[in-house]
Amino acid sequence: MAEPLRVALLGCGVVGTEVAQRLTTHAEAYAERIGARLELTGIAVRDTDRTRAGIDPALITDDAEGLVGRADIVVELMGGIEPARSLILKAISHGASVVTANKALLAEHGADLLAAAVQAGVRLEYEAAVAGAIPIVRPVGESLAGDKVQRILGIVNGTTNYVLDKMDSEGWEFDDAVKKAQELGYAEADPTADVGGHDAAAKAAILANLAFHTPVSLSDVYVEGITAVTAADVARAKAEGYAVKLLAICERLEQADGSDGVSARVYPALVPHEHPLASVHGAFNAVFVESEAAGELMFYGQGAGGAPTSSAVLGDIISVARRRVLGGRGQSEPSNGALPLLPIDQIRTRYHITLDVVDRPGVLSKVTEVFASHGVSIETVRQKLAPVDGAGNDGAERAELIIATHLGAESALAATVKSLEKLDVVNAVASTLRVEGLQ
Ligand SMILES: NC(=O)C1=CN([C@@H]2O[C@H](COP(=O)(O)OP(=O)(O)OC[C@H]3O[C@@H](n4cnc5c(N)ncnc54)[C@H](O)[C@@H]3O)[C@@H](O)[C@H]2O)C=CC1
Ligand SMILES: N[C@@H](CC=O)C(=O)O
Ligand code: NA
Repeated sequence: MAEPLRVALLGCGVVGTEVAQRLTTHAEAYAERIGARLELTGIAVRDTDRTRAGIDPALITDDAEGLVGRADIVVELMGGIEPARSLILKAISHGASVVTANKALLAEHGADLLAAAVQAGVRLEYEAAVAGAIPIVRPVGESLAGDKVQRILGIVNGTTNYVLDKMDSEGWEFDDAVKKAQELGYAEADPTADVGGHDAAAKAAILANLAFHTPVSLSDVYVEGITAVTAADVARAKAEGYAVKLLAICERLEQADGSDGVSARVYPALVPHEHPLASVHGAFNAVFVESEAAGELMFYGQGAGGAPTSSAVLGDIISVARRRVLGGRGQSEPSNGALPLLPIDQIRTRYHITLDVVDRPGVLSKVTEVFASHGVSIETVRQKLAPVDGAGNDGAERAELIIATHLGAESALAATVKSLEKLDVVNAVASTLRVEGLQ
């Protein structure tokens, strides 16, 4: 058996607690798998006075810097940008390998951190940063490295999937579902990162980097969250044969000159009930990958929560520990390709537009003229006489039009909605949702 490896844990919250407990309870098994014992030397936290069930109080410290300076492996589970970034850089400069679940940090500073790891000849692993327990970072980054990834459609945020699912299947209110997701340990310290789509956008940036070998950071990702999604949207979608899902989409797109570009984006979308992503319930995540040679692949599992996320973190710890015992090269070079990043208006998608309109002859033709003027082709139009607002309106003078478009340019679709908003016969554009996952 090789010399023990000193492990420093930064953070003892939802995920850190599970990691610390398993490092203790499974110590013998891990030692056999690695060929060296893992010695947990300390756990850095903000509040040292709190008692933590199942954690040896002697390990708790507020001296994160000191801990990092004496470690072979640093496990960063604090979250946030600083001091996580500086501590990871310090660990790397001391020759320690690093494991992190911090997608926000990786999406903003991943390139610098990976370059520092390459320089120092150490590993930086982050399987837990995308879709929690699901092995997806290694499959996309390594297993599919010889293939050509065309598209990734992912439900990569457990909180928002939980919220949308509860609204859909049990009629919960948005705020109640968010609160429950917080209690269950799915949400970020600030849940606006979840509901605003930024957590999913960070994961989209990480996946796009790996899939397209091109640097993509958080600011390159177009983001819409789920805060504008209403119970009426979810109910209407269900009646029309769709589930509303917050999707992270990474796509290789052909540009006008025939060369490839990359789009990374996050928005709530209608997914047809027949698509496998529509059956992903609760805080589960799923990542649907389409590539040239492999075809379609689906990765499914628990995307949030302490225990599931600890599985990915522990796998990374064992992987970097084995590497230290066996020797060998450190981090491989980060993405250095140069596919251009395409703005949202260059993608092609489908819209479902729900209009609250005046119910009188000639309205439909006025509405369809707007679509035609923007070169947008309509697939179906449904009209309901029921009132849109459900607030005592008898429906006599108002109707709801649900218009599904064919595939079209985002720029034309968005311009169509703007024109519809100005049309005198349109009381309101009640909802606009993109449709994804149709063949
Ligand atoms: N909770 C989840 O389901 C998942 C979380 N993650 C990521 O894992 C990381 C940790 O998440 P959670 O465990 O949920 O967070 P948490 O908020 O429950 O725990 C954070 C821990 O870090 C400590 N900490 C924070 N700032 C510190 C500082 N400046 N100095 C010392 N200690 C500090 C806190 O005292 C606490 O022990 C985050 O990057 C998060 O995005 C990733 C996948 C899933
Ligand atoms: N807040 C995140 C946690 C995992 O990454 C989520 O809800 O998915
Ligand atoms: Na993962």
